[in-house]
Amino acid sequence: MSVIRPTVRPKNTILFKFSFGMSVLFLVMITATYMVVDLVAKEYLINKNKELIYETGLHIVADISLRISIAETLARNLAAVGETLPKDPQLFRQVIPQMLDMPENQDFIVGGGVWPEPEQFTPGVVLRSFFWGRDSLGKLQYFDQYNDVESTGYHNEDWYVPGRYSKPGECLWSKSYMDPYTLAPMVTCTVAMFQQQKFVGNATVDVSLQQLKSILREGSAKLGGYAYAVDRNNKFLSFPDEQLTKISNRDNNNLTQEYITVKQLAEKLDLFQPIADILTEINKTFIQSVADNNRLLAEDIAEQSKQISLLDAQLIVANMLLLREQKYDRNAKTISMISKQDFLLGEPVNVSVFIMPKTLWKVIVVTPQQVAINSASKVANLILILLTAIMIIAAFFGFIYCRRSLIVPMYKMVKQLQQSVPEGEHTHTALLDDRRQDEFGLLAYHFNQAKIALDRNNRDLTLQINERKQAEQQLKHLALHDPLTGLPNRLLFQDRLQQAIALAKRHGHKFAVFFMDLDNFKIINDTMGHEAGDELLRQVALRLSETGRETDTVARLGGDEFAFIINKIDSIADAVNFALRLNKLLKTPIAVNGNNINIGSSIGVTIYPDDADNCDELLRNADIAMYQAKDDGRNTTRFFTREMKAKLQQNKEILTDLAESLTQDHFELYYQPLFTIDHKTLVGAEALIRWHHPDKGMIPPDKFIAVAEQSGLINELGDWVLAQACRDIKNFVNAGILDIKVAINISPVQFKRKDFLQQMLLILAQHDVSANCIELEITEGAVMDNVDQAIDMMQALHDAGFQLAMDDFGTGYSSLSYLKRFPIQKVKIDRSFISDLENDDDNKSITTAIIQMSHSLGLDVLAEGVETKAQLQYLQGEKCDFVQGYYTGRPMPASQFIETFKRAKDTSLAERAGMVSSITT
Ligand SMILES: Nc1nc2c(ncn2[C@@H]2O[C@@H]3COP(=O)(O)O[C@H]4[C@@H](O)[C@H](n5cnc6c(=O)[nH]c(N)nc65)O[C@@H]4COP(=O)(O)O[C@H]3[C@H]2O)c(=O)[nH]1
Repeated sequence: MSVIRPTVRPKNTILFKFSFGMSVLFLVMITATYMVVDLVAKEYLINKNKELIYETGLHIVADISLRISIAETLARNLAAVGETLPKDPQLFRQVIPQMLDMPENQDFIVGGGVWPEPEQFTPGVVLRSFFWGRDSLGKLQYFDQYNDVESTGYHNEDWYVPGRYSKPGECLWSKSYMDPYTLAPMVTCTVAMFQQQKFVGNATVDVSLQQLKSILREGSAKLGGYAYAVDRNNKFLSFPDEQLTKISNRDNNNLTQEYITVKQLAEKLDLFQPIADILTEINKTFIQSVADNNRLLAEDIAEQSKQISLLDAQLIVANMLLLREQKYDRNAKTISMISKQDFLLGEPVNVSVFIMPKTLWKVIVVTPQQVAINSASKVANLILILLTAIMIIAAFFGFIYCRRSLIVPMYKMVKQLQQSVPEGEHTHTALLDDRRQDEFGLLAYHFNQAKIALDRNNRDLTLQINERKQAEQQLKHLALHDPLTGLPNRLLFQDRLQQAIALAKRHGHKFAVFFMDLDNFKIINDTMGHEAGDELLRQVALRLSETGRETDTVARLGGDEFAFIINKIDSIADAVNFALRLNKLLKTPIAVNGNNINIGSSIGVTIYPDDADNCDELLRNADIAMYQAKDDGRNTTRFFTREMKAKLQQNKEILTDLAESLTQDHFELYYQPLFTIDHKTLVGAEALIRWHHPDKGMIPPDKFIAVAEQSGLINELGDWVLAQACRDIKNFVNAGILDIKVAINISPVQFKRKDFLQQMLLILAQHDVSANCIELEITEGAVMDNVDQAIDMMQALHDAGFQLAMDDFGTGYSSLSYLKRFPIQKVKIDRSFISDLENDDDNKSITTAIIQMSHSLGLDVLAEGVETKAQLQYLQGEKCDFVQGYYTGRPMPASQFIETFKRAKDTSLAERAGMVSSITT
């Protein structure tokens, strides 16, 4: 069986599925990663950015606070100097500048000094301050202008007045202002001086805001935005675009610039309003925290300095209280908001406000939102790219690994299987290399085990199948062959016949069908036993099968019937030759159980297409021809002729007429007298049937008995004969013909009837005739089929009162052993032995032998067909008991028989014989 090796379609391969799965997994992972990074990481990064803003803001605040602390410390030190140093101006002028002039702080400590209360330093002198400020070169210069009698002095300055209300060590920070000398923005830290708990003036330190701007710029630069600061009053301390946040003042012909408040900027720029609102709100919160009793303090402060508004004063008080109560958070407070559009950057921004605890300054850090998002996106994209790269690399190595560890071993297995399993072969060995120490090794091991087990099963199965096939073949053989001889049986023969017809039709040739029946097989079978019969049949079959050609068919159709198909004969002569061969073949004796048996055969032959062109007809024709051979004396061959068929047809017609005649009473019984051998005493009469055919006239029994037997009509005919014989016997008796037995011919068909005896007795009873009046003539053929059964039947008949005679003795088996067993009383020698008795020594010998043999068995002997005196004399000489024949009396109608023999009582037998011979049938 050739099997097309299956191939795996590319899309069905594990490699494809794995790759596809990996790709899907890869896409899912990328998408998941993207979502995670976008949603979580981005959020995280934005928060981180906020933290960065916060830290940056704190850093700025811390940076500023450091400087503020330095300034505050310096201011406290100055206050301490003012409180403690002897009031020697020279001393003050030496110490103070030295304290202020610290090189590391000179960039932001731009001035400072001590400012006593009126007459506190020098009695009678109101204005007595010691103040140094840096010139354009950064050098500290002493400024005495505040002490000019014509000047407004310093005691009402906004940076001075709150000091009066502060406590020792407290540092108050002024709002921003423009230094009239340097024209730079600055703020002042004021620490009050006390002596014996009495306020005696302030010490101040001026801090330049110039540096604040750079601190804020540097601090915010890395965030991509900007930062600025406002003082306690929300007045700008710095701003990247100073043009926006400064106003110019003309003071003493000097053009000075000053920062504006957030409120003022918001008035100019709507976009700034939200930030201004927040800052204003913060201050409001501070102001609201000032208790009512302290509001008076604020009013006092506001009253004392025209530069301080009530609002300023309230904030100053709030600041003071926060410092005192230490309510403030040491760290900067933070407020964050988002502005949809920043007026400077022109895009959405995060605004973070840091409130400096000591000064209530606010540092505002503005960062573009996009920067945070961009940086988050950048990081997210980076993560994404990295992860993608990792996944691609992982997928690549996964693919390589999968290929190496799964696909390659798998294909190796497939290759091993392809190479090691030749189609249709069972190797009973392992197919796969199972030395691998992994699952493939395990799989290969179990596959091999399963394969070996499968092979074993296959082998068993193959054996079983072969056995079954053999059994099937045997069955088929049995179905189509004769078990005894091994020859084809009727079924196969018919099949072969069909084939022969088809072949002959196609090629236009002739063939012959032979039908052979062994002669006298039954006798051999019965006398020698069935086993011998079987052996004989086997031997015959063997001989027959060696006769024909290979293309010919010899079959046993049943019993002792054989048939041949002789394929392709060129002429009838071929068939004749074959028939001769067959006859010759069986002429050689066959050895069975040490006996050499001569068996003849009757053969019928028919030719295709001359005689028939179909299976049934051919067989029937051969059968007819065979019967013809049998009829013609057996051990001969007959070719089918149309006449045979016509005869058959005739027989059919006879049969039809017979049936009709039975109803029409067209039959009659003739009686032939039977005498003692001395021809003196009438001992019986043989009833011989006659058919008066309405059209054909008288038909002798030879013409219709056989047909009646073949059809089974003989039973009815036999019943009629007995019934008629009974009627005639009564007439015989009535006519005074007593003490004779009427002999009736019993056909083998009748004899084999199971109810034969009952039927006979019934008819006798119906006619009130005793069985003693009847002699039944039975032929050897009737009893030889089943001798034992026949003997039983004969015994029963004899017991019932019938006399039994063996008819036609000598023509059939003529076996002494049988005669001995048969419960018969008489043997009738067939007339064929009598007819030429005078001239034929053989017949003489046979006749003598039969007479002697029968006598030795205690049987009477009757000779049939005695036609001459010589024959009678011979028989008399041989002590034959009875005689029947034309010489002693021909068959005659019953009426004539009565007529003849009623008178015969008085006449001699010799006279009667002469009278009888004149009456012919
Ligand atoms: N040539 C010649 N023939 C003689 C002579 N003497 C007698 N025959 C004839 O020989 C036959 C004797 O009868 P079968 O051998 O039983 O032979 C009988 C018998 O076997 C059968 N048969 C006749 N009647 C019946 C019947 O009622 N039932 C049955 N089953 N068979 C019958 O038909 C056969 C022929 O009967 P038939 O034609 O009546 O022929 C008779 C008879 O006419 C003779 O000297 N010379």
